[in-house]
Amino acid sequence: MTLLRPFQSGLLRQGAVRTMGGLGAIAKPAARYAQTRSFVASSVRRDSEAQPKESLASASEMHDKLPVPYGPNQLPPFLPNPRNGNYFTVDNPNRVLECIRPLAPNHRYKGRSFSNIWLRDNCRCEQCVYPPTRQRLANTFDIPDDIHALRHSESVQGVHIEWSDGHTSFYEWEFLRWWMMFTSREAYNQPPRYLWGSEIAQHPPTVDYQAAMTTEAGVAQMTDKIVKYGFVFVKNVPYDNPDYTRQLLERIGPIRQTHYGGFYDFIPDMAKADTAYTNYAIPAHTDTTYFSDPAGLQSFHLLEHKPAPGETEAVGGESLLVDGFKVAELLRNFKLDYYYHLAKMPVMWHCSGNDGVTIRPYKLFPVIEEDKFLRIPIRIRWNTADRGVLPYTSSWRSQKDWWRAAKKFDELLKDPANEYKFQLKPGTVLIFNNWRVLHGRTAFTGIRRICGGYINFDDFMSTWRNTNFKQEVVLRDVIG
Ligand SMILES: C[N+](C)(C)CCCC[C@H](N)C(=O)O
Ligand SMILES: O=C(O)CCC(=O)C(=O)O
Repeated sequence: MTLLRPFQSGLLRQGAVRTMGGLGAIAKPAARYAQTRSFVASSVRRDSEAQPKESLASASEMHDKLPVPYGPNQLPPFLPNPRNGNYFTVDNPNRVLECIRPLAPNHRYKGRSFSNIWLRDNCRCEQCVYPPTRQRLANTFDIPDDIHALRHSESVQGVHIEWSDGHTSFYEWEFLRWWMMFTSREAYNQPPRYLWGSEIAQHPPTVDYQAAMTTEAGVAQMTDKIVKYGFVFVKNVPYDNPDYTRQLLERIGPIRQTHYGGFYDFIPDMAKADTAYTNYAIPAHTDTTYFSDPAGLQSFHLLEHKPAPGETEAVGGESLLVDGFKVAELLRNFKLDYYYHLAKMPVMWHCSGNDGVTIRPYKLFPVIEEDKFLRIPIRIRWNTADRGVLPYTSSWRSQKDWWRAAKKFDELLKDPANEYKFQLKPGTVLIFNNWRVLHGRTAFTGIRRICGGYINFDDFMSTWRNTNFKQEVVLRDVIG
């Protein structure tokens, strides 16, 4: 079990941000990230050491034993506490030099300056931001070009500034400190991920239907397991009526409409021009690779698998899941070039089988899309059936390089050590992150009826945030 926990981690308990033994140097991003990962890793070891000595807990058991939930936007461990010796100065009318100097006054990191316009535009007072909707009321473009601070004062909570346009603003230290160090919130709010291979079969992440339908904690757990493992099984779902499945999915977010409809309920009858509507085997793939914004979540609830008329048996249709992030990491470890061929080469994807429907994304997308700062995969696109023509780049070498890398990726996807095979059963709904987890099935006989739906990734992540974290933390993550 690879525990890949980037910057933000549940091990930095809520409100107990630990610095890294005084102050780590404010290093370059990559080094900072490596430094932080080592910090987090050591924390992981520390916490696991704190756990009673047991056999290696399975993913889901480990999940349940992990400390209190992490909070997105939890301040990085190496930032000093703003309540000790930090100060803010206005150095000249053209710039507000904000100095949250580390505790060591001679530390080489001397703070950062923000432009007055940026700071004034980010005023969050009730005149500038309408509280009921959190939308900006102030007109950014009314801010005078020569806006500057006339006076300012510090408090334990933050800094008050009187502006030359007569407006007064207040900025919390947390806000200033974060934007002193970072260029974005999301770069540091990648939730932790537990990469898995076939061993996940021992303890696949599961939640109970009743809890998911009746409590916010149930939705929190359901979405949190999808965030961490890329999928979850919801047990004990009634299957006499597909509507129970639809209602379960709508606990996470609205079901996405596509050319397949909204909530889908399908059998192998070629109702739509896609191999899913046949009884053919389908290798591991992600769905809707041809959308600029592929479906975020996908779900399957097998309602029935019965012999076709005149037949006596209904066999096959075994399901398959593969952790695309795990395989991307294996590819990178195998040959870094291969990883980057799949992360760099733009690829065409299409959906063209249905009359009047010819879908392609607004631009070509690579197989592996990664976060530019953290250098971790954010989305996998992989469907060899729906891949279009590789762009013909000037160097023929890149064509063959991409093909070699893709062939190795395909081999890794099909390595039994990376495959989780299981039989879908009525009463258990599978919900998975289609940006990470690939799915497939073996061929089958008979009539196999499955229902489910797609959910947009952003709707899913909104529900995950709002059911797992306090509102002020979520708001800081999104608008802070
Ligand atoms: C049946 N259901 C609606 C789930 C999808 C069927 C088609 C899926 C296909 N691999 C694609 O990506 O378009
Ligand atoms: O029938 C299945 O188990 C999966 C079908 C499939 O791959 C899909 O709908 O995308």
